[in-house]
Amino acid sequence: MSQPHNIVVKIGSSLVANGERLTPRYGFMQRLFEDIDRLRARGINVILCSSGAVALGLKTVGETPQTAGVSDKQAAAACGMPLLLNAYRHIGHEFGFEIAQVLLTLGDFEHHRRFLNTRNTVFRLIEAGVMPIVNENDSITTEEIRVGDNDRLAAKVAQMVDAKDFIILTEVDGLFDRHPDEPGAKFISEVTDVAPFMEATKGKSALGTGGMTTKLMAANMAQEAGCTTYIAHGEPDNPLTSILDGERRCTRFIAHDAPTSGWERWIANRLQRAGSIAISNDLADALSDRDRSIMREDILAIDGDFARGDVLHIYDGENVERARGLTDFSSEELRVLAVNPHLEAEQLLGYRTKGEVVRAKNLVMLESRHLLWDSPEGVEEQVKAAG
Ligand SMILES: Nc1ncnc2c1ncn2[C@@H]1O[C@H](COP(=O)(O)OP(=O)(O)O)[C@@H](O)[C@H]1O
Ligand SMILES: N[C@@H](CCC(=O)OP(=O)(O)O)C(=O)O
Repeated sequence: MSQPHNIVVKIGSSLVANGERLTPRYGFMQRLFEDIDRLRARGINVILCSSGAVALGLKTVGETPQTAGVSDKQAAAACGMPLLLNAYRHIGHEFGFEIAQVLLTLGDFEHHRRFLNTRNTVFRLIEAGVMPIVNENDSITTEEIRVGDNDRLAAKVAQMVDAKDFIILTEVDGLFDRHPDEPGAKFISEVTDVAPFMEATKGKSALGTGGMTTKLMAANMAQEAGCTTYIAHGEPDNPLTSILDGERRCTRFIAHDAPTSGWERWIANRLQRAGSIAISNDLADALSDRDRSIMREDILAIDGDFARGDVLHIYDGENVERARGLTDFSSEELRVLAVNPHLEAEQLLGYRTKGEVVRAKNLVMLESRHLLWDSPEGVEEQVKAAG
């Protein structure tokens, strides 16, 4: 059986909400759904990730984008979410299909079991011909447990459903080599490696959250998952098919080849760092042969409070991130093992273990075009002290 063709479409707030009146932009939604209907007729499953709940709910709580604080936005999201979904539902009915709401938070992506559970729900909706509309559950999320922007949230959904294409619709034509309002800004039509452009992405629109920075991070995650990503303006007619059919200007991010397994993609693409360890450069080089686990005696530094089963960011002796992997020990256990190198692990922890911190099958080496995370100060200091 051939692979289903899934695409994830992310819609920015300024497309669904009028910037001054903070009311729904029905005309845009209509044009979008007309085009989604075209894609559905081609046998393509669309998963929508729509922002706009906060913007549409601000008036109800007596706030504006300029005055609203965190709790105002959380309350606004609760007011705006039904307005947004109701608008989509009515328009969906005009085209003869149903929509469903899927509200997620960070843990639904970062914990593997919850990730798989969410995936099953999304697949079941698609099977029933219902279009999932995903958003973050802003009303209940605090800083520590939120993704914080729908660009990366949508990229995780793209990875989750093995999307072939990921389209980010916004209020600019795509990526420029500097802020588009700056004189001489040059349009970038194709990107393989996002890293050189990260510096050129400061600023965002009045209703936007993450600006171009989170869009590039999102594009990189999707590229890593073997998914072609597009950033484009949302206003033109046929906003989606015109991109997929190559008929208009947009920035295309080429999918990296040889997509890894779902398990490896889940390990490699993180929204939050649970913890970090450092190992020697020699070991980091040797890990590439895929059979080598990281043992307790290999650890040069430990940072963060993490639990068994969390994904660690793994740095070499020069503080360059080289790999990510699932830990078999909590940070507390690992620190006990580290300060008592001459005692058996069983004696220290009370259970039998081979002392494998990250097993080879739970380890993913990162390529240089993967967006690497800077090493936390805690790791740098410990490596410096050790060396
Ligand atoms: N290098 C860049 N290229 C394009 N846009 C950029 C760049 N740097 C910053 N931006 C800003 O990013 C904005 C889009 O992000 P954002 O406001 O978050 O939109 P959305 O609400 O659609 O997510 C653009 O309006 C633009 O002002
Ligand atoms: N979850 C929020 C949107 C967060 C967000 O990323 O906004 P945007 O940058 O406009 O895509 C909402 O529904 O208002």
